[in-house]
Amino acid sequence: MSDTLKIDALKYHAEPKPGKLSVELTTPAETSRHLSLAYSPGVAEPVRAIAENPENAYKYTIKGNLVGVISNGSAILGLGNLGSLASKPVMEGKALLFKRFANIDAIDIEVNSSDVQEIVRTVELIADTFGGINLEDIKAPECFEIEKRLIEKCSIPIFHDDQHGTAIVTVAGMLNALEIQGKKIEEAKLVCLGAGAAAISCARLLIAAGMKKENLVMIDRTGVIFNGRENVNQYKAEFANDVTTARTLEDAIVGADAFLGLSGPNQLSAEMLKKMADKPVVFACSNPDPEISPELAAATRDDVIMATGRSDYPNQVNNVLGFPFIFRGALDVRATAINEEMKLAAAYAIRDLAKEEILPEVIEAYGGNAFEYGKEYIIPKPLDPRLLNRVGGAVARAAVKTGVAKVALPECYKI
Ligand SMILES: NC(=O)C1=CN([C@@H]2O[C@H](COP(=O)(O)OP(=O)(O)OC[C@H]3O[C@@H](n4cnc5c(N)ncnc54)[C@H](OP(=O)(O)O)[C@@H]3O)[C@@H](O)[C@H]2O)C=CC1
Ligand SMILES: CC(=O)C(=O)O
Ligand SMILES: [Mg+2]
Repeated sequence: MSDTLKIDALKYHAEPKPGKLSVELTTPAETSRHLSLAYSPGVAEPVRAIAENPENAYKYTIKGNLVGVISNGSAILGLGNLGSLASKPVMEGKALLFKRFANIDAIDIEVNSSDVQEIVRTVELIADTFGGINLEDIKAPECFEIEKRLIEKCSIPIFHDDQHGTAIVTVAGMLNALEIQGKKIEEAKLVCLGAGAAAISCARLLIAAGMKKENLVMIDRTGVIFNGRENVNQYKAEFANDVTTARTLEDAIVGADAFLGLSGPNQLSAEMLKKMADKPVVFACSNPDPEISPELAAATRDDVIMATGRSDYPNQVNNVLGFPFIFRGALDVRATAINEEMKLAAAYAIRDLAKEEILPEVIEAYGGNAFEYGKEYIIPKPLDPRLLNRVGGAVARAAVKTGVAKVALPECYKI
């Protein structure tokens, strides 16, 4: 990151007021009559209505459009375990994105604990406040257990964004990138660097979208994951590869069609990139610093499709393209969960939108130079206003179809 960007980023967070969010009123509070309605005595009426039927909370409170963005700061972007308070700018950032892209009110909650039981209990006790919960930047393997237990305990969508948001967007981008390179997902060989929250979920969804498990080699800090290796937890074991004899990234990358980085900065060297198959796909998704810089990748070979998690390069493969719109669809049908069908529907909606004509306002927002579906544009831009209805609609329809919606499909999503 340049020094100017660092300085500007601090200034952006400090001014005009510290942070990126505030609370606004939606009803008038100017007269004694207003106060009698908003507070005592009037407020007693919605209280009674909700006590009688909890579903009335959706009618009389903000619940149905409110998402809790919850983190313990144990895996903040690719910066590691820097604690709950340090995660606050990212969580406020997620709330900003929820509001900006999907008009969802979101509030960040930082939980100062690394204990699974304690985090589950904390979230469980406050879950009624929200229409949905977005878990964020909680490291593997704890994140898997936390999410699983909360799904069992809560009747609102619980969605660990680093797992599922990332997986949905990665599948969308990977399907398009492979297609542009003239490759099929069913035949593509992929090396996944990282075996944490994002990597495990991406691997699962890539397989659900057609990738062969035996064509996927997953690598953690120890090396390639295979059966019988030391230090392999149950989640990594799901992706143990016994076909490959490779034991390091350097070996595994030879002839690979695709690289998916969900690990940390500067792990893929130019030498390694040179050893990939013709027309490779490189998703270096670690934030803020990718596994290989786009500059180095472009200087190394000209047949590569390159994506990062960042906003300042082409092809941003980042869960920002997913979570606001996925929650929009889920909240609009009062879904009780975000299931596999909803995730795949979201991925396919994002994939398909990239192939449509690009709106002039999107071109304008990204500097004014026209672009089209191809190597430098494999996935829609987050500022594409069509994402809201396309992804939200796909998710809502899948929720209705799979029986997890509590209310009927809104007119705006009918096709
Ligand atoms: N673009 C996007 O939308 C997203 C990007 N990410 C990025 O993915 C990365 C991981 O995030 P997340 O899954 O949430 O974190 P986790 O802490 O759950 O997982 C991190 C994983 O990365 C592995 N890892 C770290 N350094 C290396 C290395 N040098 N070589 C091999 N493996 C390594 C760890 O290995 P081990 O298991 O051995 O410790 C672990 O498996 C971050 O950089 C994050 O920014 C995450 C979510 C979304
Ligand atoms: C984008 C994101 O969620 C991450 O890097 O953790
Ligand atoms: Mg994250």
